[in-house]
Amino acid sequence: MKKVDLWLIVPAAGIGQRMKAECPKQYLKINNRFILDITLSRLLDSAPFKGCMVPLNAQDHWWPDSESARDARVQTCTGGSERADSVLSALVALEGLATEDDWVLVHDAARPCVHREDLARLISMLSEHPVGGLLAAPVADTLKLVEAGPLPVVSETVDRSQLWRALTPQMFRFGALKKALSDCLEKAQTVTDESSAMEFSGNMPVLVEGRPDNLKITVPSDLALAEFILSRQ
Ligand SMILES: Nc1ccn([C@@H]2O[C@H](COP(=O)(O)OP(=O)(O)OP(=O)(O)O)[C@@H](O)[C@H]2O)c(=O)n1
Ligand SMILES: C[C@](O)(CO)[C@H](O)COP(=O)(O)O
Repeated sequence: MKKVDLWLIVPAAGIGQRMKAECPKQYLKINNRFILDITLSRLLDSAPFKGCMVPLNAQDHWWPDSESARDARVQTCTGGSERADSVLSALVALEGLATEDDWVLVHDAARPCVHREDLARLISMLSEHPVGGLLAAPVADTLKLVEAGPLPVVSETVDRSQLWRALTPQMFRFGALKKALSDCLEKAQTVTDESSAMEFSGNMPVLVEGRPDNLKITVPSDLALAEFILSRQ
């Protein structure tokens, strides 16, 4: 297989407000390991990345106690106020190291259940693609459009036949992704993932079907679910 030049960015500068925990959720523990360490080790042990950049919150004082702080493959930078700002900070930190055409995989620190087979499929399916893409899963629930009010009510049921949930990693070329994110942030265009920045730049990223158990730990009940998923892998 042709050699693929890959970099990894794992945004870990969030504060986990929805988790309502005593620390940012990436520093909660499963089997006595930081979630961030589980995520980083699963990715770094699954593919030959040229390097890994982890944007951290400027107030982060947990990092020095992580396993990853002692991993020579991992560098850190300071993240920003939104996820997109953190990812852009990491891209800027990789300037001079990554070439314009190198691939960058961006994966949420809060998704420790990512499966090595999904990662391998994403890389093999996209490594020759002109744009790149992302892991995603078809929506399995009936979706309702809400009308806000004292009690949220259904305004309509949405056709889900062409709706997928975006997961991570998301995989794009270094130069194209840095420009797309910079352009969006300059235009104050809200983007919640790398794909939407690439879409605003006129691209159509590829959707690579991934396991639906690639859970993003977001609310308190997700922690036990993630622990169960990891125990089964
Ligand atoms: N300014 C930010 C916000 C989020 N993230 C990271 O992006 C990932 C997905 O974001 P999310 O699940 O929203 O995490 P939080 O922003 O921490 O959660 P919340 O919205 O509940 O505060 C997480 O790994 C988080 O650490 C980041 O690097 N920089
Ligand atoms: C990137 C992402 O995980 C794809 O679904 C999602 O957009 C992150 O959103 P969040 O609000 O930052 O958790």
